[in-house]
Amino acid sequence: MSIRALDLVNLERYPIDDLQSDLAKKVIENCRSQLQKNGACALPGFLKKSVMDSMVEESEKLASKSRRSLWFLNTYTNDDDTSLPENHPRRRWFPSSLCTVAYDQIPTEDKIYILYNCNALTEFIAAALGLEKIYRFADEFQALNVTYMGDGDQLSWHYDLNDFVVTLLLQEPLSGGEFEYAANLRNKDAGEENYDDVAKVYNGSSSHLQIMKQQAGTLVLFQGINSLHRVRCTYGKKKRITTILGYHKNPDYKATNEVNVYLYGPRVQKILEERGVSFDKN
Ligand SMILES: O=C(O)CCC(=O)C(=O)O
Ligand SMILES: [Fe+2]
Repeated sequence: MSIRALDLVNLERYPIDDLQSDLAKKVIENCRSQLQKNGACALPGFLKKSVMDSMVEESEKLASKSRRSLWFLNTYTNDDDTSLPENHPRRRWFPSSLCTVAYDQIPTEDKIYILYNCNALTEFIAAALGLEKIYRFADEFQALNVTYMGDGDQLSWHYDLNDFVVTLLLQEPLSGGEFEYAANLRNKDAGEENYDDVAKVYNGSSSHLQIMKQQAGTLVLFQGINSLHRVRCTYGKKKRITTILGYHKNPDYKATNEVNVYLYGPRVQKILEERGVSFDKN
């Protein structure tokens, strides 16, 4: 039996198929005000409870195809600036590790694939973000990713490059793996980096820090350009499984080949080389 995207969503709570309904208007209004205040908005119970088990099962099946990444980065993902004092927040390095499955590896019959490709969901997310129109990424690898964080994995402090990120948590770990953030800690456009508070975030003393409560099935909209955030260390045998749904204001958004090889590794490099793309081997 083929499944429809709308069968996966808790429409009684989130009527994404009827954005003109009073409840949908209320939900959208609430998202916008949370985003304005916090740069973040969580929609708990977005997925129907009855579909969670099989979505987790599908994502666990996919995990064997995932690629493990290990990074040692600073918050600003740039090179070490030795002109700054050694203890400057730009010169603090943190490890990150997780496993990722790219969009081209996700079977079209998997529920997460079907959900991502649902126009009603795209329209709802645009409305919740207060945007006229958004599009699913045109990037064949980045559009939809499943990430797995097992015992000892974490995603260190960073700002996002995209205007917004949309995630859907499929499975909570036994312990840890919390999404922690400091809303609007900087103003990138104004060049105000607020390094004093960044240093406080690093040592856990910032009053801006919040932990987002997220149960499996929660959809999260997050504006991470100015809000410093991380996923705290995950513990235990049960993995934190999240999907990242890519949307953009531009209908043609694609990452460069180099970025995709950096993110997804030799498998993607081989695919691109077979199409005639060449990469500098220096
Ligand atoms: O896994 C998450 O909850 C958030 C991931 C994140 O911060 C990102 O993909 O930029
Ligand atoms: Fe992020």
